[in-house]
Amino acid sequence: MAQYTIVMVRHGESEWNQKNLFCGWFDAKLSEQGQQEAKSAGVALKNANIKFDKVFTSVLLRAQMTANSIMTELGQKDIPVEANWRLNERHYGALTGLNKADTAAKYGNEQVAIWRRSFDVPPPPMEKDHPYYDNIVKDERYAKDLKEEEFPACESLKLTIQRTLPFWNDTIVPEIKKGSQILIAAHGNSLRGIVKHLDKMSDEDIMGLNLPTGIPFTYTLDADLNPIPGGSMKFLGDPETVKKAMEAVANQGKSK
Ligand SMILES: O=C(O)[C@@H](COP(=O)(O)O)OP(=O)(O)O
Repeated sequence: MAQYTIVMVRHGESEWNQKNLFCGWFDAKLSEQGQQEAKSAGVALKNANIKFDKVFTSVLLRAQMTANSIMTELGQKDIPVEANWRLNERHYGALTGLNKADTAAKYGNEQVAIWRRSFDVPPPPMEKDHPYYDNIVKDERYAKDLKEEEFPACESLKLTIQRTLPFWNDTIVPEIKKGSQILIAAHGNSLRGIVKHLDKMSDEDIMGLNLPTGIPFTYTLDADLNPIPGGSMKFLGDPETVKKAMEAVANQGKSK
């Protein structure tokens, strides 16, 4: 029976992750540490003898830089890369550009935890006078897919999944079933959506999952794309390092 191993990776630390700012659809670049993490992700994949036929990524630079760095390490700079807005990070609405710890100090840790991790409570919407509204909505890279009125103003994880899953089902799944070895280089929350779908996690259980930056993980799936026993989320990294990195992500939304 057919079995498929796919690899996913959240991009390396971005300049806005480093400053602890809500980023969403703002196009922050990788920080120096993030570039190093992306390189290490490539080395880990090389050491695991993994090669790819196709890469899926978002429209955002931090995910694309990570994919490029991995392909460079693997000596596979020429493989096809498909970038789609449906793999973008969730849209953080009015919170975009705010410091996460400062926002927690102002509104409380609990409110920020709801905005960051609840399944279906979106953050407040980004209005037209938001400092980053034009920067996002007037970005030419969206011109062929989204009219101004079609841009999200904010997204919960539920809404993020609603626009990510059609791309998973219509584009990524057929590629996997063709037998292509695929990499998805994307974001904390677009990947949490795919993981929730694959593992059939409840709305409550997904709240506790925080993905670390720059550490690839594999899923081994059966012919129906269900994880085989023991085939869910295996990080290519030392378990203690992964645990600490996940805790650090969870703590980003707590007041100092
Ligand atoms: O938008 C952001 O700030 C982070 C995720 O933030 P949290 O949901 O973890 O606060 O997205 P990413 O760095 O993966 O693109």
